[in-house]
Amino acid sequence: MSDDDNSPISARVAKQLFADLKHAPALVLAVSGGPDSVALMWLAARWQRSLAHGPRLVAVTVDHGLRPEAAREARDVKRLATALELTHRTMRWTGPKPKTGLPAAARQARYRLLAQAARAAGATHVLTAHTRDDQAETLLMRLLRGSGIAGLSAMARVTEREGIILARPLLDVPKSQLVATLKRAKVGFADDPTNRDTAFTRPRLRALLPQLAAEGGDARGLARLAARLARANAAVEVLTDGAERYLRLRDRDDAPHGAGARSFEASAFAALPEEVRLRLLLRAINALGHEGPAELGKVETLMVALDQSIAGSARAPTNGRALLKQTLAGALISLAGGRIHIAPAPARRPKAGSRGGSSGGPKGGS
Ligand SMILES: Nc1ncnc2c1ncn2[C@@H]1O[C@H](COP(=O)(O)OP(=O)(O)OP(=O)(O)O)[C@@H](O)[C@H]1O
Repeated sequence: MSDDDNSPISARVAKQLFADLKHAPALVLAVSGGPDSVALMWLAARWQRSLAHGPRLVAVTVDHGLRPEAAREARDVKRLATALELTHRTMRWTGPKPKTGLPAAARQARYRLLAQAARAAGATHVLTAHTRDDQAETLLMRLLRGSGIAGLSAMARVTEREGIILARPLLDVPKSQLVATLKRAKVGFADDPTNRDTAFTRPRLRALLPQLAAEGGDARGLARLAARLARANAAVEVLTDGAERYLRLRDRDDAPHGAGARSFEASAFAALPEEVRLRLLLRAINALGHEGPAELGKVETLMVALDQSIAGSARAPTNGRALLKQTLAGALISLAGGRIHIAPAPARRPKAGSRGGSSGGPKGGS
């Protein structure tokens, strides 16, 4: 990547950015109409024209039904897509809109609709136009929330969602280069005022970035930190894989390993590093629970309770009695007979008439 952050992206550099995608049958380009994604569409179209047998490109715009201008912006994207000889499709979010957590709900709906469009088009990938600046903002947001290493790794270049690969080919590219690319190509784009709406966290943090850059913490440095943490995170994931295998091997054949449950020998589990223990619990709870991903802080609290109970059981015999039994994110975690068991939690009882329902904080521990 050029060190000049205001230079347009050359065809040669674009070829490198999209190199991994050239054998895909079709690609969906997620194009909102803003500068980043319009540049993605323009760059991808130029790249595809340079290939003898490149992937089919389908530009998709999601109209969230939240701003009156959105329909016109989608039509503008369609016009440009047509001029670039690309297919274009507008997907509409028609579901009910929540009063709180609107950006998260809109994002979830958007990815669902993009995956749907990809399946319909026979595309293996959805490409978004996340830039280095977006990466820096994501890191900052998560830093302020106190995320762990996994969260601070920010956005991955490639992830999978609902069987579709989500790729971010512009993740190392500064936004200023995309704007310069469009300027050189004389291509216009939409301005979304929500991006500056300080009612939302991300625009407030975005406004802080120039001050941080003046102190030496620019987007390049923040994105580099995210990449370094992603590297560390990948290493810890490999250690966790190893720990999972080690616990399974110790169990040989005599451990209760139903398909719908996981169980670890408590003393072997307790001897593992804290970060690995935490990830083992997170993996099991997320795989078996039915209430979405568990919050890191809650799993940390659970682990403290487990550690205390395991230490307690080593001091006094328990006669197979459950030392801990608690639900988290729709999973039931218990400690009994020297083993930690994780299984799907039983369905919640209706509120009326239910005493001491099954969800929430620690239930036992004594
Ligand atoms: N309405 C939309 N239609 C199609 N693609 C979109 C739309 N909005 C965003 N995108 C895609 O997602 C990318 C990121 O957009 P933006 O930064 O606004 O998302 P976000 O709300 O911060 O969520 P996230 O970063 O998690 O995707 C855009 O560059 C574009 O590729």
